[in-house]
Amino acid sequence: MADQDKPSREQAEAAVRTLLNWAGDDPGREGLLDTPKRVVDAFGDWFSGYSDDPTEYLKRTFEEVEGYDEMIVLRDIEFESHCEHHMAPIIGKAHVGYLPDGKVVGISKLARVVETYARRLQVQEKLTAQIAQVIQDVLQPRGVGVVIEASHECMTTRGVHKRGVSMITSKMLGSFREDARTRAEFLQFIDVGPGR
Ligand SMILES: Nc1nc2c(ncn2[C@@H]2O[C@H](COP(=O)(O)OP(=O)(O)OP(=O)(O)O)[C@@H](O)[C@H]2O)c(=O)[nH]1
Ligand SMILES: [Zn+2]
Repeated sequence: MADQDKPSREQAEAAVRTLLNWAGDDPGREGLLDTPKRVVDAFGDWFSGYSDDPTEYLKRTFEEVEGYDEMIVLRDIEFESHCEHHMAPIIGKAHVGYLPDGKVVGISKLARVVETYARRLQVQEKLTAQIAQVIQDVLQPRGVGVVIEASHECMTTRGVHKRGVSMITSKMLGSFREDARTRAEFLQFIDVGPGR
């Protein structure tokens, strides 16, 4: 969205008052007076990923790694996101692996990439694919794998009300997609599932 189309803070707070009213409460009562301000602040936090460019995190790389060319995996990257259908939380973990081609990136940057895309409205498939694709495009490794396991509060606290359900998605690119051994090594490293 272009900046000039962005609603003002006052408009955003007024929208929250409308929703409070619609829910059946009185936005003028004392306990709710500051709620629109808090909700807009919370939106600023949950959706800060729109003003962040994930490619920036991956541009600083290191080449002095003694020719290290084996798989690098960051597993159990916890994240909170929101589904684009209901704006309900998606809470889970991402596992990211890649096979470097000369360049490696600081590991915190992989977690920052996850954070940036998570702090936007998402569907899990898109979140998974976006993380894998930006790593492939910017770092240009021999391959990338991303696996995400998450629970969707739009399924647990409303709608079908199914607790304890996890959704697992994966996106494999390059050698992770083409070479069964690479894929198997990655899946073994991250050891997804409740048993571990
Ligand atoms: N594939 C996928 N589906 C999602 C994700 N997040 C939410 N959904 C689903 O998106 C669907 C939206 O379906 P709709 O029928 O349009 O919405 P709804 O009437 O609120 O559906 P219910 O949740 O079944 O009550 C639901 O089945 C959600 O469970 C996601 O990340 N990936
Ligand atoms: Zn949803």
